[in-house]
Amino acid sequence: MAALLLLLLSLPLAAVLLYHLLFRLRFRIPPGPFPWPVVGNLYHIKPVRFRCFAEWAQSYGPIISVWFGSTLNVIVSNSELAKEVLKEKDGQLSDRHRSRSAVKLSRDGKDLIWADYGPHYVKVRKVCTVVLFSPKRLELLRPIREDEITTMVESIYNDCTASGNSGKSVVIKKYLASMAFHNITRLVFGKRFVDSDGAVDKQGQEFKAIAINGLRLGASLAMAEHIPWLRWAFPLDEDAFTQHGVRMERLTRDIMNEHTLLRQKTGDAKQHFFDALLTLKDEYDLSEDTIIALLWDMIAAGMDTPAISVEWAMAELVRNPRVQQKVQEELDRVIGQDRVMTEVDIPNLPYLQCVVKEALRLHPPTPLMLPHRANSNVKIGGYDIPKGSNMNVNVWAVARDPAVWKNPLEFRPERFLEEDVDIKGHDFRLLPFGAGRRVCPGAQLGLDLTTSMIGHLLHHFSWGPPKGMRAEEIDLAENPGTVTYMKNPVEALPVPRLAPHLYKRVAVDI
Ligand code: HEM
Repeated sequence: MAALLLLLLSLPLAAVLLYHLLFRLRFRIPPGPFPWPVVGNLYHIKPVRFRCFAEWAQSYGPIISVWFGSTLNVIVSNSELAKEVLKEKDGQLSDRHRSRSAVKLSRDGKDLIWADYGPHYVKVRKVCTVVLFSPKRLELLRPIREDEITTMVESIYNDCTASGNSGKSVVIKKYLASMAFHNITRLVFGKRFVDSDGAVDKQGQEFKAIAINGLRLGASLAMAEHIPWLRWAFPLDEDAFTQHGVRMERLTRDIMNEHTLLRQKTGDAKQHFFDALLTLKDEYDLSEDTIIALLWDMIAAGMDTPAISVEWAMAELVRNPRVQQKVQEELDRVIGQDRVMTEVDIPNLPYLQCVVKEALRLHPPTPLMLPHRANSNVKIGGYDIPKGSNMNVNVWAVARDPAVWKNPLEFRPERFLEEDVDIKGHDFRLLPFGAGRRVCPGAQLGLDLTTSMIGHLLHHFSWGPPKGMRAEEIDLAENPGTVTYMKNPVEALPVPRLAPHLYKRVAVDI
């Protein structure tokens, strides 16, 4: 009896081993740490994945295999391989892997982020490029960004000049998060979710709750996802996903009805994404499901990324007073001390632009980008990448590679004055926005926002470390996750440097 039981138990294990043996004989996959049956390398991976993969690349080379359960993930870590993945073999590597939660949250790829490369993707991507992120629309929406950035500056000023607060440091993230929330909701929905007291109103609170719940659901079951035949033991909480979908749809439809009523009353459409998509619904044959999914994609991908980039940049600027002072000298020379900056000034602020590039080089908010999936067998770096494998570019490691960057760990924006390096996907040494077919469609908006926020923060204030701390003690550790927040949000001491009347919000109602 015992022997029979043993035989029955060993059969699945033998099947797994045989499958792996045949797989290895058929494909010459990239090297990597030894994978255990069933779990693969899941238990070897350290929480901050891009650092762990970069360490492994030191031992196994710039292209490695990492098994998440039974799914093969290939990670490349140098600029030549990044170019092969994102340019030369882009056509075979532009699908997405959708976990069960991503299937639910994206209505099975009816959006942009989770859609495979195909007719639907091409259509919605065109809507993004031609309609949502056209230079004309970004310019028409500029006043919203400037309103929200000046609101942030006013709020920091009020806090640091309030009685009893002199010499007290602030947590920069608090102001950035508020700016990011109001900016994205106005850009996407055309609404500032505040009540008459200036607090976030009921709809805004519902919006925030949905965004947080989406993140929670997206992260759920992450481990079980990688071992398909074990999924029966970890069923999806279908009710939670259904409820989440209902809440998203209810909030979006309420706002949709408000827009329709307003358009009927005033006769004209506004510039924000919601009205733009509603106006072009028929021309581009967009279903309501797709419109709703696209709007929430923009929020998921575009709310925090610029704010995170600014937080990392500010941490580096507090650690590097020389660089901070040099930006301020440029701001004073170009803008002076009698007015506030606007995005129109950015082309005249080359050093500020270098600071943004340097911050995104050292601290890309999505260090492994989003994983791509192979739609057919493909060769990268001479190795086989079987159809269905996931492909990551470790843009964090590429941007710190001593083979292509001099003193890569040094925060030295001047490197970009010495050599003008493109940051939007044309130079494979610097890829914070990715490159190729799936390059970030919001890259220009992200850059405008990041540059403008840093410019305002440095023009209006000098930033030092909190009392009792030395600049070099500012902690640059990362939090684990697809999007890399600072582990310890940076605290700094702001000292106003302009006349008090320049700290007022520049409000617009569009
Ligand atoms: C500093 C700011 C930003 C950075 C560093 C950034 C970076 C990225 C990266 C690395 C990707 C993945 C590319 C790939 O899979 O190959 C991505 C995708 C995406 N980003 Fe951004 N992003 C930023 C801001 C924004 C903003 C402001 C928006 C919109 C409001 C946005 C919308 C998107 C969307 C919709 C995608 C999915 C594209 C696709 O799957 O085809 N991003 N972004």
